[in-house]
Amino acid sequence: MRNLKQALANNDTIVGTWCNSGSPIIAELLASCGFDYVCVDVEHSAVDLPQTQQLFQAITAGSPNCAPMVRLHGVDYSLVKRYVDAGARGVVCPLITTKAEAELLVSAVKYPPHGKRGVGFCRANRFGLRLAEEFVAANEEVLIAVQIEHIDAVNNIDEILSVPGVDAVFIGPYDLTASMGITAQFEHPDYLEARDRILQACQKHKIVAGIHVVQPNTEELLKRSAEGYRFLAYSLDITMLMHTCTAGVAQLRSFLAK
Ligand SMILES: C[C@H](O)CC(=O)C(=O)O
Repeated sequence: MRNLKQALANNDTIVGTWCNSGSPIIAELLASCGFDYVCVDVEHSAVDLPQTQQLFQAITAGSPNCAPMVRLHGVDYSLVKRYVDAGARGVVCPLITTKAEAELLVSAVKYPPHGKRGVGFCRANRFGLRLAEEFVAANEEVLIAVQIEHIDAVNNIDEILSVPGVDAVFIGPYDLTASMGITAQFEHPDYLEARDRILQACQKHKIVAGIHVVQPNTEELLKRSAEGYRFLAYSLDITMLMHTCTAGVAQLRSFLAK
């Protein structure tokens, strides 16, 4: 199984994509494309926990070198552990704006002594067969990313990144710009300044910086990589499909109209 934290510790850049469709076939396909991870989005989709578990199975079937991740609904102690139990090797938690929220997230994901995750027989520990190994491995291997997507979070970034156990930041460009009153204006100087502040704080706290380039634009993603982001997200399944279909239909229609 791909160990994302190990890859990041080795100074590698990891690149993945997101799955919002809830389709196991799409999840398996994405995993077989060579991504380091596929992140199932349960915040902005109709995908629930049993589906997520099946999507994780599909991701691993697609490639054992692709790690299953989840973008959680939020910091809910009783729910977070169920997604990790289902097999998430990384979590992205939306809308973290305070140190207390980051602490709660870490305590929900990690077993004692670093957190308060309960021990249960589940898919992550092979239904109890690997319980002891997983108890140790999970604390080491499960990547914990806080999503920084509100200007309040940018203002509290030093406190948030001082929380032990936070491995990475993941910028949500749409929500961050929305919180600043400049929704989706990705060249706006205020957004660029906020991004700089986040990147500088990551460098100061030795936390990996990540970002989502939502449209399937490899040039844009490579620019972020050159700036120092090492946890990259290339688009999402529904957006890639929409992008390809609308472009194809437009091209066909323009020829057919001639
Ligand atoms: C596609 C994701 O929802 C990205 C995100 O969270 C954002 O705010 O941007």
